[in-house]
Amino acid sequence: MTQSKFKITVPATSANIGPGFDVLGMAFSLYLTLDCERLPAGSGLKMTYEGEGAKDVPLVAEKNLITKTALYVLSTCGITTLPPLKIHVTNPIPLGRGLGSSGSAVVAGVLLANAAGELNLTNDRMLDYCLMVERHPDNVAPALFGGFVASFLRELEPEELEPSSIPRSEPTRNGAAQPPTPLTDIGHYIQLGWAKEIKAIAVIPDFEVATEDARAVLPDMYERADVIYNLQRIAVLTTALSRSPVNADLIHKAMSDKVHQPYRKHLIPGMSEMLEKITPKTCPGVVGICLSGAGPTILVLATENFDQIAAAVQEIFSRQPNGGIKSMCKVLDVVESGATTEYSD
Ligand SMILES: Nc1ncnc2c1ncn2[C@@H]1O[C@H](COP(=O)(O)OP(=O)(O)OP(=O)(O)O)[C@@H](O)[C@H]1O
Ligand SMILES: N[C@@H](CCO)C(=O)O
Repeated sequence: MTQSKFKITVPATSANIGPGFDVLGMAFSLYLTLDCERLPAGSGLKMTYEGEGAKDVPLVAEKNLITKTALYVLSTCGITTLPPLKIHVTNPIPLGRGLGSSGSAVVAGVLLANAAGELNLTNDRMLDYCLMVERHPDNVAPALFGGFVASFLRELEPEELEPSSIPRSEPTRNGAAQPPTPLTDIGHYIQLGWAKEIKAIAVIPDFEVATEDARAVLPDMYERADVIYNLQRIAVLTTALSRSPVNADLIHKAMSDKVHQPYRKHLIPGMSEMLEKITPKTCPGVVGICLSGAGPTILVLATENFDQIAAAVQEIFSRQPNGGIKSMCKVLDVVESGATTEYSD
């Protein structure tokens, strides 16, 4: 029986975690929610929105990232419009700050299509759809499945890469016309262990860095030594983060990166100083520090002294040139559960 109300809940995420560029990500106790109610035939879509992005996010089905993702998924199943729905979005995830807002919106869109169109998609199929829209798996895999997750994509053929009919979470720089063919078996992932005493401190400055811009500053080619540097650390880091008692010194060293952070540092004033000065020795409780996703949020993993550690990061933001940078801080848990759809009535 079709149920008239359902609620979609999707966690925020942090991607990369130092050396795991485009590979590692984790889900946080901060949730995008969609309260949905089916409406009588002919009623159309009634969408309301509160929270982060409320002033800017479009509420038109074809323009909003959540609903246009849902429309894309439905279209591949031969359904051309969203069924009549009332959707109330509550979003506490700041946009364009490196906390996976777009990944969570894309996951919400795929779950919305699945529930509204009664598609009965498997988890793996939902991941494929998410990856058609947001091509880096390190946000969407933890948002969908929860926990601390490693993931990779199968290599896509050039003609599969830029179908212009697929909505993208970032504006495409080029785009050839392609039909919205749902590719299969794109994403592969595994949930990793996580030492529960480690929490995440997100220090969120009051400016945005679009992922597209933060990717545009990265080189096309890397030195072998830099690739090895990251591979060595990511292999150690994934296991070190699962072990109790926590080896803060090892994790802190293993969270160093030469693939993305050095190229992005000019986009985030103060980041180099934070990475250098906020260590387990200088700030007891610190386990590791990195740029969250494409930034500008700074992610500190820690076991205690959360307020003092956050204050130390905020202090560095506050004394940047031209009046300093304001920031806010959230102390978050890494959560085991990913996105859910709960039905009622
Ligand atoms: N709840 C939402 N509803 C609609 N659109 C959203 C929502 N959240 C994010 N977006 C879209 O995604 C864009 C931000 O995506 P972007 O990839 O630049 O940042 P991010 O996902 O927050 O950061 P990162 O990928 O580094 O973690 C917003 O400008 C908006 O267009
Ligand atoms: N791995 C991605 C995450 C942002 O979506 C990046 O750092 O560009």
